[in-house]
Amino acid sequence: MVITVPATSANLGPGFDTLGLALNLRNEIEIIPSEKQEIEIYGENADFLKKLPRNYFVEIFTEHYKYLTDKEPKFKFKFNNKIPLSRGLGSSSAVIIAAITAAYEAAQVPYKKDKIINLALNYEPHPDNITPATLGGFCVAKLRKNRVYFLKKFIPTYLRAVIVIPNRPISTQRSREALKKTYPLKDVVANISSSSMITAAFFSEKFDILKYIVEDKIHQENRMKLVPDLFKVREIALREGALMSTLSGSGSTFFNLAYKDDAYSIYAALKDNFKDFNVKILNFDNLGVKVYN
Ligand SMILES: Nc1ncnc2c1ncn2[C@@H]1O[C@H](COP(=O)(O)OP(=O)(O)OP(=O)(O)O)[C@@H](O)[C@H]1O
Ligand SMILES: N[C@@H](CCO)C(=O)O
Repeated sequence: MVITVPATSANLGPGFDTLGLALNLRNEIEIIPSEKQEIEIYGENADFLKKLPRNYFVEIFTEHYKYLTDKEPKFKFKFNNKIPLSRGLGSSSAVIIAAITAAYEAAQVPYKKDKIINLALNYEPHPDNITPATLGGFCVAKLRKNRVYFLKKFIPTYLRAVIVIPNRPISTQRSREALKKTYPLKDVVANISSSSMITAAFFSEKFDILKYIVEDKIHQENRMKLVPDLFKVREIALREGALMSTLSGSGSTFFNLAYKDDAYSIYAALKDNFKDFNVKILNFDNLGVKVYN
């Protein structure tokens, strides 16, 4: 069995813990029945992951597989990771969603994707990465009484993501702990109106308005100070025609939304100005976690 799961860009600026979308940059996990458990890891951060005392995917997979079958799992796991860790591209969410999905598939227990999302809450208490990682597309998700309510919209193929991945990690957990506990009413209203407009723009496919309305008063500026070059990334991307330019999740990646025809000039300007950052043009993903038997 092979499971693949997309990277995700959460928050989209003002949509803190609420808005997120999926990118066509996937981790792939092959799971083969085997008397002896084996783990092979290739791709992004492979050396770091191999040295960890436990593998997060195998840990979550085992927990759910044993619950569903009352048996010890006997599998070989082969990871081919394309999503970098601690760069705000939803690496840990991708692992959580893929591991729970794989456990249900291996146990041959029927499931719906919303069950996977709600089970994932036990590992990640905000729904803005786990929802698009499961469903794909642009997602708006609300957590209420420990249940996720969500809506998904297909992202049109005439859009592209131009992402800038600095060579500096930002831990989601640590950067969340650094956020202010209270905000002035005017800042709260700025975020509500901005994230509502982003949601409406994606659902109505009226993307031009994004150039004028995206602002965040809750988390971005503080997090961007950890990688000051990001202020210049945003300035250059918007100058070159990006529709919106926001921190991806908790960072350090910056997410730029563009029309397909504008993507290359934005990419070239960013590549030219940030030679030691990884700049990529990506399609969007509209499928989420996928299983191939
Ligand atoms: N592909 C993976 N395979 C195994 N374990 C992983 C993988 N990605 C993440 N993890 C585990 O999750 C931990 C947290 O990962 P990471 O720092 O990427 O999470 P994050 O900061 O929540 O997310 P993001 O990647 O969006 O910044 C890692 O230290 C590792 O233990
Ligand atoms: N909403 C989360 C997203 C993390 O990818 C945060 O900003 O901490």
